[in-house]
Amino acid sequence: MQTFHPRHFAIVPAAGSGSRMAAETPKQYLPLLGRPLIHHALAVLCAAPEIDKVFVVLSVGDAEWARHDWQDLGPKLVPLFCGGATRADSVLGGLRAISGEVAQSDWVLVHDAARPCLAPWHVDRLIRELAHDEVGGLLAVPVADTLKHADGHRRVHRTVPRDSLWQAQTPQMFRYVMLRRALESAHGVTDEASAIEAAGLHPRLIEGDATNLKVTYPLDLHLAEWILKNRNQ
Ligand SMILES: Nc1ccn([C@@H]2O[C@H](COP(=O)(O)OP(=O)(O)OP(=O)(O)O)[C@@H](O)[C@H]2O)c(=O)n1
Ligand SMILES: C[C@](O)(CO)[C@H](O)COP(=O)(O)O
Repeated sequence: MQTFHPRHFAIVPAAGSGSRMAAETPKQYLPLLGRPLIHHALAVLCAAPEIDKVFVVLSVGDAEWARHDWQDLGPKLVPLFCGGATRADSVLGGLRAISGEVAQSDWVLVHDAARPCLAPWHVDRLIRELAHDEVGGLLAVPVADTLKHADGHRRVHRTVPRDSLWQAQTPQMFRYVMLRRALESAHGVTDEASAIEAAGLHPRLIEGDATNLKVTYPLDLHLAEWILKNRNQ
């Protein structure tokens, strides 16, 4: 009997404006250790032996991509100029654009361009632990701080029990057809897992670590630089 092995593809949404970063350039292109920020995660995804291709979703009018040299990342890297108004729109645009290249049951790993400290072991672990999962899942870390729910006057309304609470990271890995259908039906979701949840399914949480941070505010850029510098020593 012939066995069928699903392939793995990465989609990297990179069509955001980085409004909270308040820089002149969208944060995915800000310099980080001599490279555009997005280059770091793309390098890890392109080097992952399990991943066949890495699709970067850019905004339709992106003029910055062409100003940089991506050749060192090799032939797996494919830019798609089909970003949308929200992160979910950008991911869905990417999924639609690659429909001719992927099988319905292939895995898609969606990773934020804004998470430059992705490490090879994050990708390995996610792919290995989800290989036989029926739904798929995401990297995440258990919440470490005590959580407060605020009232309208920024006073503590109550303390939220943190047991069972996790912070979602990326990559988030689901089968192509399941993810596309879920995103086509979901509204207002901020990650892929939420779309899958809205479809009544339960993504698996794969424990990552805090180094895989999302660069959102200016301080995060310094933290990312520190992490990458110290990791490579
Ligand atoms: N319309 C959008 C919005 C966001 N993203 C991408 O989604 C990832 C996570 O989003 P976030 O950190 O919120 O990025 P921005 O939307 O750029 O930032 P901000 O919310 O501060 O404007 C980023 O890689 C961003 O480029 C996208 O592809 N398309
Ligand atoms: C997908 C995500 O990285 C999970 O933490 C995050 O939600 C994306 O950032 P956004 O600010 O919600 O767009």
